[in-house]
Amino acid sequence: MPWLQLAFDIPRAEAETYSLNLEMAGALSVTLGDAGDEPQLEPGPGETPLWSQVTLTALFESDPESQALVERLAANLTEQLSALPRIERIEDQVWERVWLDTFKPARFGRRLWICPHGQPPEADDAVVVNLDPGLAFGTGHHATTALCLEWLDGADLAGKTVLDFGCGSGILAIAALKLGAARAIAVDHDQQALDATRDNAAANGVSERLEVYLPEQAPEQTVDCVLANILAGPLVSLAPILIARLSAGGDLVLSGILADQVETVSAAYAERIQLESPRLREDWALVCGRRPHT
Ligand SMILES: C[S@@+](CC[C@H](N)C(=O)[O-])C[C@H]1O[C@@H](n2cnc3c(N)ncnc32)[C@H](O)[C@@H]1O
Repeated sequence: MPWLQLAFDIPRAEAETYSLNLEMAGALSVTLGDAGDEPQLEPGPGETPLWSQVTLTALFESDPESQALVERLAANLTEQLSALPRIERIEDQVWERVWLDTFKPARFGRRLWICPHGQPPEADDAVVVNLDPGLAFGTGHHATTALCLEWLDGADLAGKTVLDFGCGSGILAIAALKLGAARAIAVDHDQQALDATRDNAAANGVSERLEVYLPEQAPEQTVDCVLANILAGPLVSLAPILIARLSAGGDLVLSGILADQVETVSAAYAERIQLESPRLREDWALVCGRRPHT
C-alpha cells in the first residue's frame, strides 16, 4: 500500500510542537533526523546556540482525503517556513522503516559502530553503540559528531573518566563508555537531550556508569577527557569552565567548529592546552589537545 510523505526542515526547538500538530492532524508517524545544515553561527546574547534545523518527516495514508489534507498542510507550512515542504509518494514501504532507511549502521575509525536499534554491523570486533536520537542531535551522521567519534576510536580510554558537554543524544559519552571509559558525565541545557541520553544509555547497558546533568547541576570535578561538540561561540565562552574540568594530562576534544573558526577557538585554549593540528572533515574542524602536567 502506498503512502504520502510530507517532509520539511524546521528549527529543532520547534520540532516537538510541529510533531504533535502533525500527529493530531492525522499523521501515521512523525520522525526526525539531523538536517545536516549550517548551525546558527553567531547566536546573539541570551540566544541558545542550538543546531538550527531538523528534518521532520510525516507519513499519511494515500487515499483522496489524506491527499487533500497533506496538500492543505503543505500550503500552511509554505507560509510559515523559509524552505518549501516536500511531498512524496512512497510505494510499498513499511512506515517504521522510513527513518531507519536514512539511518544505517556506520563505522567511525577502526572498530566503533553507531547503529539503529536492531541493525547490528557485520564485523566481529565491532564496538557498537545502538542509538535512537529521539528529538536530540547526534546520530554520528553529522561531520562534527563523526570527527569526535573517530577521535574516540583512536584514543586509549581504558579506566578513564569523560565529560561530554553538550551531549545531545549522548552519543559521545556512550561511545566513550563502550570503548572502555570507566565513567562519563553528560551535560546539556536541553531537557530532551538529557532524556534521550538516559534512554540511550539504558539501551546500551551503560546507565550505571553515566551521570546526566543540566549544566548548573553538574559536579565540578575534574575528568581525564572533556568532549564538547557545541559551536565556536559557546566553545570560546565556555573555555575557562571546560579547561577547569580537565585533569593535568587530560585530553580536550572540541568540535562544532567551522574550518575558518579554528584560530578563534584555539586562541581561547592555547594558553592552558597543548593543541594539536586540527583534524578536518567537510567544512568542519576538530580542535584537540592535552592539558600539561605543570
Ligand atoms: C551539536 S549538538 C552535539 C550533540 C552530540 N554531543 C554530538 O556530538 O552529536 C550540541 C548540543 O549541545 C547542547 N548545548 C549547546 N550549548 C550548550 C551549553 N551552553 N550548555 C549545555 N549544552 C549546550 C545542545 O542542546 C545540543 O544538544
